Amino acid sequence: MCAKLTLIFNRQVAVLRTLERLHRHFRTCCKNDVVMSGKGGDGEKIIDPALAGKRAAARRAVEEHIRSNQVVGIGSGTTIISAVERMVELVEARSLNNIVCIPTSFQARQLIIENKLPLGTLEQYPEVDVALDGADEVDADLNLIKGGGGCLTQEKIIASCAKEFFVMADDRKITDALGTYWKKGVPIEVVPMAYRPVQLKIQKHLGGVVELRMAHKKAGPIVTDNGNFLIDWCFDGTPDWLEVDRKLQCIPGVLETGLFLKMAQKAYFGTPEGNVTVRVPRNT
Ligand SMILES: O=C(CO)[C@H](O)[C@H](O)COP(=O)(O)O
Repeated sequence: MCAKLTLIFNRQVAVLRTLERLHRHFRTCCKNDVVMSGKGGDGEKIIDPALAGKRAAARRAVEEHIRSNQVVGIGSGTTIISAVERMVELVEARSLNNIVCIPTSFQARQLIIENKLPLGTLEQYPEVDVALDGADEVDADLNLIKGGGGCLTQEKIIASCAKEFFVMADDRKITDALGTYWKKGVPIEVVPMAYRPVQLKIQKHLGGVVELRMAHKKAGPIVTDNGNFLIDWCFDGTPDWLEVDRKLQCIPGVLETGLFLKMAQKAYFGTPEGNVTVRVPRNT
């Protein structure tokens, strides 16, 4: 009887240990969904090569540009998560202090709060020292397409208030001409009641195809942090971006475009191996 009980007890202990191991493994995978094949800049294993590149670029941008006593614009998307992670490391190591973070979206705000970084607003700090953000595509003049994550308007406002604006991305996103890599079109935020006429006007005057961006886990369109709709304009050819942006901005109902032209001072591109190249606009 006693031997039988010991056997049952030992089996239960073994099952518990296995469960504990599985739980630990699962937690590590979740925590490090960035940390998967290749190297993330500090020797960790990283599964997704693009995420490894983003992480390396973000860490480098923070190390080169974020200093104590600065007001820092925090972009949106996945790349900024690694930038915030590096900022937290520097704060914990006491190499960075007295910063204020201005979010470009609900997601960025949550990221700042969860990481216990000081949160501020443009109302309190209308002048931003440095803004960091990701991009969907970057050309050789550091013109950007942004807004794949739907946060372009606040991102552009904060970048425009920053003395310096730095972009971080994985190296697939640098191309000679916008639209080569990012095939989903230029995101444009529109006032909901105007989306249909705006869509038709763009197609008529600028060509291409304009789609209303639909939600996946909700019926109907995506609604931005500002309560608006997004349309994505798949354009033809290689337009004169400054002229195109001017025309788009003139259409009543257009709030902002995802064309960030001549705004970035420097861009950091990371490779899956964790190497980073730094670019400045071609004609500077
Ligand atoms: O503009 C954005 C969100 O509106 C993002 O910065 C852009 O989509 C890049 O995202 P990620 O860092 O996830 O690659």
